[in-house]
Amino acid sequence: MADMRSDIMIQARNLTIGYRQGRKVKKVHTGLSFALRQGELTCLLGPNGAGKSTLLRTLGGTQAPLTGDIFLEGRSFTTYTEKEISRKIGLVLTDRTMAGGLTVFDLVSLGRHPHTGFFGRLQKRDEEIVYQSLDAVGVAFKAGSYVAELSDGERQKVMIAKALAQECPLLLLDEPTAFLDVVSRIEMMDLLHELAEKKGKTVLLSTHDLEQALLLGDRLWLLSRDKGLVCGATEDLVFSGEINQFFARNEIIFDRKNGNFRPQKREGKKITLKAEGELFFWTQNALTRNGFQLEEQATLVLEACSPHAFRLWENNQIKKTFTSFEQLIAFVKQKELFREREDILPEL
Ligand SMILES: Nc1ncnc2c1ncn2[C@@H]1O[C@H](COP(=O)(O)OP(=O)(O)OP(=O)(O)O)[C@@H](O)[C@H]1O
Repeated sequence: MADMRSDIMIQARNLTIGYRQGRKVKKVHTGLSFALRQGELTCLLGPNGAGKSTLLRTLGGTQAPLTGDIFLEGRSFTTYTEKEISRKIGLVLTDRTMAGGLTVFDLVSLGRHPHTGFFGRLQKRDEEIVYQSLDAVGVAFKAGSYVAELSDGERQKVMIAKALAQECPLLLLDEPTAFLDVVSRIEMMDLLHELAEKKGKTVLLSTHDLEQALLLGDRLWLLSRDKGLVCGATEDLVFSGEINQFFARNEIIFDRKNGNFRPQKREGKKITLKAEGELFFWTQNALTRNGFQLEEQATLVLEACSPHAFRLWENNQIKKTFTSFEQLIAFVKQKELFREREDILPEL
């Protein structure tokens, strides 16, 4: 039975998703249970082939589940008409659009059809919404261009604008930031989070961008072939160790303090780093990249006072000073010397 909690937008219990190929059935996942709440941005993460697109298409109603039912606002999916679904769910998939011959404005206008009817004329209000949607994703200046003439990133933004113009309470997006440049990626995630937070929309998107997901995802869904679906509030998954287990490989570890992954160098020269805040972060970055391992009480101590003042101590004596990261890195790059003569520092 569906959970009747009013803030649950979409819910499934014991869902099997996959493909029917003639008589054969290819199950991608079985026993999936989850709920998406209103006003939250959920990020779906998982390796290639994990089943993210399959799950999004199933939730979007373009692919039927193999078994199990989905409840949309407490009502079984199977009782909805196509038109009703198009008013509830804005679905943005990664498939290349076939709409190359349409202008951007016309394509985004299609997003209004659930409200106007397919042959329905756009009213002034609809046109405003189309422009607002284009503006929200930063491509209003392309309104008159043909879709075929857009760059990959511009086309992606336009497809998202179409879903925004649809004005649905639930947005499902398959890798919406895949083609976007760094700044656009952050802007897009921020926009989607704002839609959830300020307009109460429910947003589920798949992404390979863990950094953005950790920053802006209220909830993470970790999907893998062997473990199925693990759901939780982002920070809970960080502290439970799920994030680490999910992504970590032998030589890659999740650095909980900084929220990122880094290669783990096991046999590095040990060094104690004395620094504060961002200086600590970036000095650590330079040291670990160059094969050092940070330790509390090493004989070698690097004191970072500013990005222009570093002191390297050994046995309580200053051995070397540096006035830039470049100098520091040039020195520590001689790690072969460090290794061969464990007790002696190289002279520059
Ligand atoms: N049309 C299809 N028919 C049969 N199997 C398919 C079809 N589409 C995808 N699959 C299979 O379903 C599995 C999950 O694919 P899916 O595209 O959902 O993964 P994904 O997590 O979105 O991957 P990616 O990160 O690479 O986009 C894969 O094994 C894939 O081969």
